Amino acid sequence: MTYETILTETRGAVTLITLNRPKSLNALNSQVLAELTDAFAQFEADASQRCAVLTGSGDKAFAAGADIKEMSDKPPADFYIEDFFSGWTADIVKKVRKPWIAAVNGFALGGGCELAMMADFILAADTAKFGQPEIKLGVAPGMGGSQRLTRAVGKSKAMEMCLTGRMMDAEEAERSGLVARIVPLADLVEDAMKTATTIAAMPPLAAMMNKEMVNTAFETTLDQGLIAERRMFQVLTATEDKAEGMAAFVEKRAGNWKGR
Ligand SMILES: CCCCCCCCCCCCC/C=C/C(=O)SCCNC(=O)CCNC(=O)[C@H](O)C(C)(C)COP(=O)(O)OP(=O)(O)OC[C@H]1O[C@@H](n2cnc3c(N)ncnc32)[C@H](O)[C@@H]1OP(=O)(O)O
Repeated sequence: MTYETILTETRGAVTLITLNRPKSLNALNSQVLAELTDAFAQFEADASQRCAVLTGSGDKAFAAGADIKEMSDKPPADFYIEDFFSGWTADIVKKVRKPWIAAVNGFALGGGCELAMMADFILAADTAKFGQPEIKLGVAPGMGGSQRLTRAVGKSKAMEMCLTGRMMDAEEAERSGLVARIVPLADLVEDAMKTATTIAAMPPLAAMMNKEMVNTAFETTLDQGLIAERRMFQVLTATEDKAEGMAAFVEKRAGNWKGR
């Protein structure tokens, strides 16, 4: 599939998706949303693909936010009538059950930070900068920024960032728990692809369920999460991959996963 605003390629069981609007620092417009949604749907439907990486073209930006020029022209009522931005959560966060990584190669601002936070985890270039500067435009995050950032880094830091519009660099982002690891920019995509390849080699059912469980912790109470986790573990013990995984350990060999 060829797109205009994103690039896609597969390397073994890993899909690499690159936001590709370098002239506007990979700003997210309606076309990006449509093409990204389609690319993730293709990834989800392709049984040969087990993990994905999303990054930005160029060395300056992952995505510098929603496309301000497109937003400034849009009739206000249309945002509500069309329930604008709902597609991001419905089509990307909820429908993509396989693991995917955001490799943040530069500015991740506004919708760009929100998109990165939809990933299962973030690997940040040492040059990356994160922020929710929407207040400076007279608006606010609209794609989960105030919710996911607060859960990731805590109320005080999230509140300061949303109210001042300031950015935080990769060091602060890692220190605050927003990103899993910092990688030199030059090595970012290769590190992300290597990490994704490791995940792609894991039992696929267990990978999806581990993803679901960590997300459950992000979205519910401890008590409900512990029950859900216990049930998920019990379900996994009935799978062929559990039998294969434990046999492979005992026989000192690699597992041959069936995904069942
Ligand atoms: C109708 C909406 C359609 C959207 C559909 C999908 C939307 C998905 C996301 C929805 C999220 C919901 C709510 C979120 C809202 C936002 O994200 S609001 C935007 C938040 N981001 C910002 O405020 C950052 C804006 N950019 C900057 O502050 C600076 O560009 C920079 C990142 C600090 C870099 O500065 P500098 O190095 O000086 O480069 P510039 O010259 O400023 O930029 C280079 C060119 O890129 C263009 N550009 C940069 N950011 C955007 C942007 N967000 N939208 C559109 N274009 C952008 C910039 O205009 C330059 O282009 P030219 O002027 O043509 O050279």
